[in-house]
Amino acid sequence: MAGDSCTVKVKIDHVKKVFNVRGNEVVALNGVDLEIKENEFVCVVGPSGCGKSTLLNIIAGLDVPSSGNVLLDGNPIDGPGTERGVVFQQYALFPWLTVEKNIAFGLKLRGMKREDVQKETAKYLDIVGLSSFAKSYPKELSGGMKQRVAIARAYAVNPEVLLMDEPFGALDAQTRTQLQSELLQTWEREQKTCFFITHDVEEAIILAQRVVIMSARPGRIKEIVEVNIPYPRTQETKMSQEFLELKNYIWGQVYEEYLAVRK
Ligand SMILES: Nc1ncnc2c1ncn2[C@@H]1O[C@H](COP(=O)(O)OP(=O)(O)OP(=O)(O)O)[C@@H](O)[C@H]1O
Repeated sequence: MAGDSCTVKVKIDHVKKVFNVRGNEVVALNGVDLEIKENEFVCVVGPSGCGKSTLLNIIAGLDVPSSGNVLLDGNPIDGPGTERGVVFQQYALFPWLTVEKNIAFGLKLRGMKREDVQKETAKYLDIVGLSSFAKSYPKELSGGMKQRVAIARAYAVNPEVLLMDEPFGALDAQTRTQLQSELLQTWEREQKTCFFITHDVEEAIILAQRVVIMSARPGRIKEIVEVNIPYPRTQETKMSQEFLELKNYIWGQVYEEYLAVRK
């Protein structure tokens, strides 16, 4: 099954990140160590401002650590790369391009042949259930549909690592549940390493093999909780004793950090 590999895909080694904000130092991350295995699904939870997005941006190569290293397949990350796909909460689609052209964009950049671009675009439109909206523009879509396009676009370039920053945060509960299950199906089928940030503890447990709990700023890893609930996980999974116990435990840990921020 996906995520059972022992190979380390992403190694985060003593990462510290300090921002300079109008002459003041803000330590966003301090001493973060984490190994993410190949094809593993890891979710990250923690109070607002604990450095989750900063960590994701560093793995994406959109930001650099002040000290420490992040390695991908043993090599230092020195910028964005096609082996990493990023999905943000705000869909970040090109408003002037149709749905199919948004998905095709990255494929064309890679120099893929026209027929292959069309084939791959059609395949991912189908996976996210938007084939009949291929010619629509983003402004004509609902939030959930836009996020489906963003996911299809990230998948289409076939990245080895998917970095997702609260991708379903702005969606209604039903669409969120639907997209979670589509994401899990695609993850099981296509074998990718997933690093997924969420504020929703239920979402973290339904998706992840391990949930990383971060402490209040300066962000550190407070605890890593294994989720040994077999896949496929469904709505019924959320009623199981194991799920509820994990939910209570993780929620309590995050709440403790939330209180620490407010002190
Ligand atoms: N570009 C930046 N310049 C200055 N400070 C920044 C920058 N990006 C993040 N920070 C600061 O770093 C800290 C961590 O921010 P980050 O966005 O990583 O947290 P987060 O855990 O993702 O928060 P949230 O859950 O609210 O999205 C915050 O104090 C934030 O103000």
